[in-house]
Amino acid sequence: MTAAIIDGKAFAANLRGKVGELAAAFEAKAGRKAGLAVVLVGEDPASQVYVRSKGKQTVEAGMASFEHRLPAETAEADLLALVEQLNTDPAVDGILVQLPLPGHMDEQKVISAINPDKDVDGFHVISAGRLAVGQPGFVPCTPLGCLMLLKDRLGSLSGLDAVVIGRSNIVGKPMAQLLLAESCTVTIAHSRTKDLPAVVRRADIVVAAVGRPEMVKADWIKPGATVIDVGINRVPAAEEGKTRLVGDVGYAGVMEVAGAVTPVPGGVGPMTIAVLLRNALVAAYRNAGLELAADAI
Ligand SMILES: Nc1nc2c(c(=O)[nH]1)N[C@@H](CN(C=O)c1ccc(C(=O)N[C@@H](CCC(=O)O)C(=O)O)cc1)CN2
Repeated sequence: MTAAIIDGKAFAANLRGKVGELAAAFEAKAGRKAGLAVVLVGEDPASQVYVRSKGKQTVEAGMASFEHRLPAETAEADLLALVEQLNTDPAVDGILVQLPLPGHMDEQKVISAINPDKDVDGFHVISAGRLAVGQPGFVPCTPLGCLMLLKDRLGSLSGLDAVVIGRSNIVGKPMAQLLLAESCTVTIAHSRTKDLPAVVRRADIVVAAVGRPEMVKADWIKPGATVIDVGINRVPAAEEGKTRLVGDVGYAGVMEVAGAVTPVPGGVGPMTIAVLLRNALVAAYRNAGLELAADAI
């Protein structure tokens, strides 16, 4: 059996289209564009690419993009002052500080400085708490994107066994909370999990978010399972001096066993920015006191 390929790139394009329609409706009602501010500190090459894409896609969706680029040696206090300025700017509905931050900065302190009503990354401890208890708030973009792909593929997830490999605050933990809220039986596996292959083999849904190239093997997968690969690992390519992207899942082998798999690139990655735009739009409606139907997007 060859698994179906879950086309995250196409799903993300469709989601961005819906955001665009609702952004136009927002502008007509509010008399201003929904606004997203993105802050980049330093020159990390991958972060520069992501931030550029975020700005471009924000504008393409009909929203206002406010980009702030600060040098790597910026003092933490200056970054906190910028966040505070964005917190009080009525044109800014969502604030995102691109991670990772330079080593001299305390990421948690910076995230905590963002007004939770503008926390479109969903990384603030208040957003995490709201997700944990099922209150409306912002959910981190990558796990929410994974959930959208899963629901599109499987419909109801109720009663399914889900294994999330990885326990980070930005993917593993929120992913587990989202799956629990869909009534899955959820296991969070990690580097200390005993007999990881046996744990993963029980799963109807596998979400791999460990950052280890091609760690999940074909014989770990229950036949027909749905496999979501969050990993984005750059490894040496066959051609001297070149690199290629691989996920946390051994794609070719897993394709022979699973029911459906997200590719890397073109799976979860594009969903991250599409969901960010979705969150920014939801923030705009909330901040303007405008109604947005729960199932609108
Ligand atoms: N503040 C945040 N920082 C970071 C986040 C985040 O959600 N918020 N996530 C990642 C990086 N990221 C967005 O910021 C991101 C990662 C990957 C992609 C993507 O589209 N990937 C492509 C491949 C791109 C490539 O060729 O390198 C894919 O998988 O198809 C988009 C956004 C860390 N920081």
